[in-house]
Amino acid sequence: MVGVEDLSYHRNKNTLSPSLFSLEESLAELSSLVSTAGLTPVASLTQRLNDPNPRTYIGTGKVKEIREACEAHETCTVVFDNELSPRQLKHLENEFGGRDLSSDKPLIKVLDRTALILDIFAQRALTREGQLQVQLALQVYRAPRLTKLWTHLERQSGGNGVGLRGPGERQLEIDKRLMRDRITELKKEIDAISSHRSLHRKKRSQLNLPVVSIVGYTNAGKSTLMNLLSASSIYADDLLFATLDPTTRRADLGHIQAKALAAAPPGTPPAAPISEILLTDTVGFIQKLPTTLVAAFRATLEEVAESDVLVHVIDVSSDSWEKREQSVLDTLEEINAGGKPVVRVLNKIDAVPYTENGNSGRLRAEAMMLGTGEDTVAVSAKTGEGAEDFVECLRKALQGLLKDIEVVIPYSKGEDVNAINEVGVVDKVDYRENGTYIRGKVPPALFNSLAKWAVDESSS
Ligand SMILES: Nc1nc2c(ncn2[C@@H]2O[C@H](COP(=O)(O)OP(=O)(O)OP(=O)(O)O)[C@@H](O)[C@H]2O)c(=O)[nH]1
Ligand SMILES: [Mg+2]
Repeated sequence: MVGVEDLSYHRNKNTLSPSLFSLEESLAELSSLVSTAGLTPVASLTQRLNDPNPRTYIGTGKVKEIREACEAHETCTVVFDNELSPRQLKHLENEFGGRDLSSDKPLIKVLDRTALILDIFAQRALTREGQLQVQLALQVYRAPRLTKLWTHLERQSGGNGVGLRGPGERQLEIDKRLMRDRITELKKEIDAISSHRSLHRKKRSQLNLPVVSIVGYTNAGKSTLMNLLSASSIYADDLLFATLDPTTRRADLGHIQAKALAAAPPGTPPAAPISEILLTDTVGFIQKLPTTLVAAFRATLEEVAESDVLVHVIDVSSDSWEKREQSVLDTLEEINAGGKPVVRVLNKIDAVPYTENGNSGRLRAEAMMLGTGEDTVAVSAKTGEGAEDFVECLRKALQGLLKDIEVVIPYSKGEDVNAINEVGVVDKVDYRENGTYIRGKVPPALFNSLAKWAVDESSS
């Protein structure tokens, strides 16, 4: 594994921004990615560069060092934590191990970070849509890399005069067209599945339940939290990108609230009941993931975009948790989901190391929350600790979304009255000649469907 810090941004601040993460943090993450992809990391090398070499990205001394490390470890793959141009990939492969004479395949394969992530995605995608999305992401990744692959033929053609197209150029055009066709085809197929899903969502919205999506950095514990809250059994594992396809479950959090009430000191007034919710588990985010690839995960993006509240799960047992949190917030911003109400969940408090003065993980997480406001809770999705606090925090966030209504609902539309009772808060009820008068608060979706019965008696 090779990590390179490009220091040229110090000279040219406008063109490149430094990464949030240190070289070492980023390499540690690359090591997890490598393991997740099924490879065994054997060595890691770093370089801080003032001027990346256009041919090999790293300096010639480092190239030699890596070649020697490959020989010593009998390695067959070198993974770069940075994005490399196709030309750099090819030169590096030639430098490290050369090519097999019969197949022309490199003896030592060089991958960059994005290619590695795509490889993991390809291994993990289980649904048809997930697989199509990965293929689309692969094409999007390859498209700009196509141009340079045929330049060696270009040079052979000799002369670049008008009308004298070299074989390289022709082949490039054919390849570009094939790729465009494939991208169009994939998008069409994904569109078809997506419109099916949007129909499904429409049906779902008739339930008038608040929609909550669990988002966060990869491996933060999103699926584990989902399983805890909805008593489901989604695949959760100590892998990056264990989840690729979003899953939605109807979750009744009332039982967690009831548990809190039973444990509370006598005389504690019961909290207002939390309604049932629709809870979605989504694909995790990671730093340095090009937005074009994030965009390929449309199912996740659509779910996030249509949520009323986001639950942001943060693994506080990681030393990089703050940077990861920032990286997720940046990604949410990029996909235009930045303005939604967020419940911050500081997860894995059971795994936070004991601090020197003997405080438990729970205390440390609480200390981290000082001054962060009401929207943050500390939990362990694994042990269930803090689940009640989480439910209370989510209830408050959902309550903040409720809109005031004042309606008279005809007696023939009893289902609308039931809907208000189920998911809203009722302040006043009156039985009138023309129907049931209700004043109260309801979630935005129900508010819209009740608009036709609205009356305004606030002035009287
Ligand atoms: N100790 C501890 N481990 C946890 C906790 N929550 C989750 N984990 C572990 O962390 C790992 C990742 O959990 P997941 O729920 O798969 O994480 P995720 O955010 O869904 O990950 P991706 O789908 O890969 O993005 C698993 O090994 C979990 O058992 C927790 O509260 N405490
Ligand atoms: Mg998951």
